[in-house]
Amino acid sequence: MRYISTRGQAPVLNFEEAMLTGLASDGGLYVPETIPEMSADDIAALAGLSYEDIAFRVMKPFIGTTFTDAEFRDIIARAYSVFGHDARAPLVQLGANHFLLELFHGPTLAFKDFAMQLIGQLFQSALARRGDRVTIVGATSGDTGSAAIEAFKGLENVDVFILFPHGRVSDVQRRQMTTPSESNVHALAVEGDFDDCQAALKEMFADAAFRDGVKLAAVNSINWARVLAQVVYYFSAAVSLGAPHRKVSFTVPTGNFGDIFAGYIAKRMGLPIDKLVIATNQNDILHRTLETGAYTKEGVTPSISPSMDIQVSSNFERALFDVYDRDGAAIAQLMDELKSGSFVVSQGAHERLRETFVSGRASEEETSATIAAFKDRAGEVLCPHSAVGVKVAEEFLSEVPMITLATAHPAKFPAAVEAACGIHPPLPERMADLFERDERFTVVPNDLEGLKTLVKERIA
Ligand SMILES: Cc1ncc(COP(=O)(O)O)c(C=O)c1O
Ligand SMILES: N[C@@H](CCOP(=O)(O)O)C(=O)O
Repeated sequence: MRYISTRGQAPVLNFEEAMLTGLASDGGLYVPETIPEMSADDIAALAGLSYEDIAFRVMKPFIGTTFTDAEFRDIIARAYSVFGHDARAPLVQLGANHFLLELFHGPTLAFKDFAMQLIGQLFQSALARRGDRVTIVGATSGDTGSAAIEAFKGLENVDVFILFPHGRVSDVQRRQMTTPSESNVHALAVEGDFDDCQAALKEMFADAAFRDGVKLAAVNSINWARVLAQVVYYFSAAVSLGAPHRKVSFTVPTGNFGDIFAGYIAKRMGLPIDKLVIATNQNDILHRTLETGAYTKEGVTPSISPSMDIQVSSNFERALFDVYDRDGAAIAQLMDELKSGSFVVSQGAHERLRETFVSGRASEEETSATIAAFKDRAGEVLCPHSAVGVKVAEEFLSEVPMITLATAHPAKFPAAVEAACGIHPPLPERMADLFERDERFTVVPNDLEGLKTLVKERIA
């Protein structure tokens, strides 16, 4: 399996190289050259298998010969052994034909653990074999950072720097990032928003001397391996509701577009997905783009679903690449225009986007009302991100089963949840002392050169 850049100018890589490289040298994102397909029989054969077995069968064609079957099975087993639910990603029924896919049973209580625990193991195996080390820099609006720190803390051949927007993540999210004491963990509170953090990360990759000097690696969903790991739960959920014999739809609370892009890949692989619904909060750039064809930045407004407070939605580039018939030059041109604040997708590309995705938006009031309503109606305490998904999903309910992704545990956002429904969701026992642990982080200005200097000094 070969991986190509969405901007067409970077070297073609194999899986291991694409994983360790992260962002392509032309600023694009790596995608598989071809998407492997699973037949209806292949999909039917997943019924009744463990999450780990489904993960092996779904991901194996993308990995090529990077790991032997035994190594890859072992990596998957280690990754998911730390999850707090035997099913890993259980489905619960919310209402007639509406299901919730609980993706928050991993160690940091968000869907990020599915991919991060896996790539932690993949990195370890690949780096040990190469006798190499890397410096991971990640940008987070709260959940990627804690999941990355959990997966990479204490590893000898990795330093992990996490840039998070100062004052714009929940207290639980911040403490998950700032209380680990391992010396290879560096939590940096940037005076800016998530888009500033992600832009700094991409600029670091664009500086070849810095990138090569520190052996920069990415664990955001710009890394293809992140997206790949997230494809698996679309299969496990759909099969448990009758796929391939029955279609299902998914609604995905969306920010950086990694999670829903994983659903799109599942569909391209042959999973019978009817609708893929993009659910945004008030930072609704993706919903507006689907409606109008114009991708226009308007600045981020902090919300009660802070992990989705994003305007520059990184993985949307991967979707654009496909609807522009994989024309790297056209994508490079759009991304260049975005530097001035907006671009307009061509009519053909817009139509193709609308054939693949539908979208909706939940206001702050609607999000809170949804948390309150579902606590009463279904006895399910939703986190605000999942509530955005549930609210939007309700607009698209039909005779086809709808699966809404519950992307985080409500205990990560207790203030918003309590304000909405009166319940203060407790943290699981294993992190009950989170608020007694010492915090360790550095507040840094939103200044690229300063950040690069800090990274170099810390790893020296
Ligand atoms: C809890 C939660 N929900 C939803 C999202 C949005 O996911 P994505 O960025 O893959 O679109 C995020 C951030 O990624 C998140 O942390
Ligand atoms: N919501 C995310 C933002 C980064 O997304 P990623 O999937 O690209 O890592 C977060 O929690 O950090």
